[in-house]
Amino acid sequence: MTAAAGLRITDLTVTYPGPRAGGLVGRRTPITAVDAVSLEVAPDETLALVGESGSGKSTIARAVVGLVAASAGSIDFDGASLLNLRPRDQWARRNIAMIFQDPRSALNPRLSAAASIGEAWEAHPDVAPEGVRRDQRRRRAAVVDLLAQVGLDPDVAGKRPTALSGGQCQRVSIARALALSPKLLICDEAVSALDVSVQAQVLQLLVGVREARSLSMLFITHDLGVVRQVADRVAVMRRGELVESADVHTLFTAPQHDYTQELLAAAVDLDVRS
Ligand SMILES: Nc1ncnc2c1ncn2[C@@H]1O[C@H](COP(=O)(O)OP(=O)(O)OP(=O)(O)O)[C@@H](O)[C@H]1O
Repeated sequence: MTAAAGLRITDLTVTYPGPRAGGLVGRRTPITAVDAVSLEVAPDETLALVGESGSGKSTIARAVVGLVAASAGSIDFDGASLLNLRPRDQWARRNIAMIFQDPRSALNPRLSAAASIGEAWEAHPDVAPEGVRRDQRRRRAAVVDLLAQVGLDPDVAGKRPTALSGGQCQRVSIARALALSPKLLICDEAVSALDVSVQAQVLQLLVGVREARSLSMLFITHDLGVVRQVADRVAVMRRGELVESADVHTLFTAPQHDYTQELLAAAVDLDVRS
């Protein structure tokens, strides 16, 4: 492992245009969603990103995968910058896969599970498993193998999202994310839209997959109970800023920042009430 391995975000700032003040012709008031945030996710490590709604967690994830532009700062993976990539250098991001909150809208409703999983192989033929683009038998075998890794039967391969449950759709999304053998998995509230009974199973799957493949994971959640189960370290966001980061045990037993203490107290209240 080199010092530069894993994900390194330095002084990242992301600004959205914001709404126009005074109708269609008014000036836009920019919203600084992420304000000079620095954090790292080491190889084989899970960092949980927590904080209230609107604190900038998803924006960080979106900046890492290139869905929003950084206004300032840097994002590096294994020592290579992920910012300002030319189209032909987008492959640098293939080491990073993201799993979204709502699996139904993340999957193309017109595509079967097999087609969704195989899409990445068309986009990145250089890293697709041997033969899957030309040999239908190999392609089918690779899809079935990925489905098995996420606990789904082979017959799911031919089904579209509408024929699958929310939990099954999320498992297909995870299989698709694994298709290019990424090194970093970003999970943005990946279990919070699922039925409570299914949440634990999908969480267990993510933890198992992470361990089996020695992946790094950036795990965005508002659920501190989930943090305890998955994370090695925790970073706490508030209003676009990072207020505290620590290993899980330290954060839960000796939170330093007032806001972290409030978050923990609120979570305890919820536990008591439920
Ligand atoms: N596309 C956008 N255009 C303008 N503002 C946005 C956009 N996306 C997010 N924001 C704003 O940026 C801020 C951070 O949002 P973000 O979704 O990153 O927070 P979050 O911590 O992930 O919240 P949540 O847990 O609710 O998803 C919020 O004020 C939000 O309203």
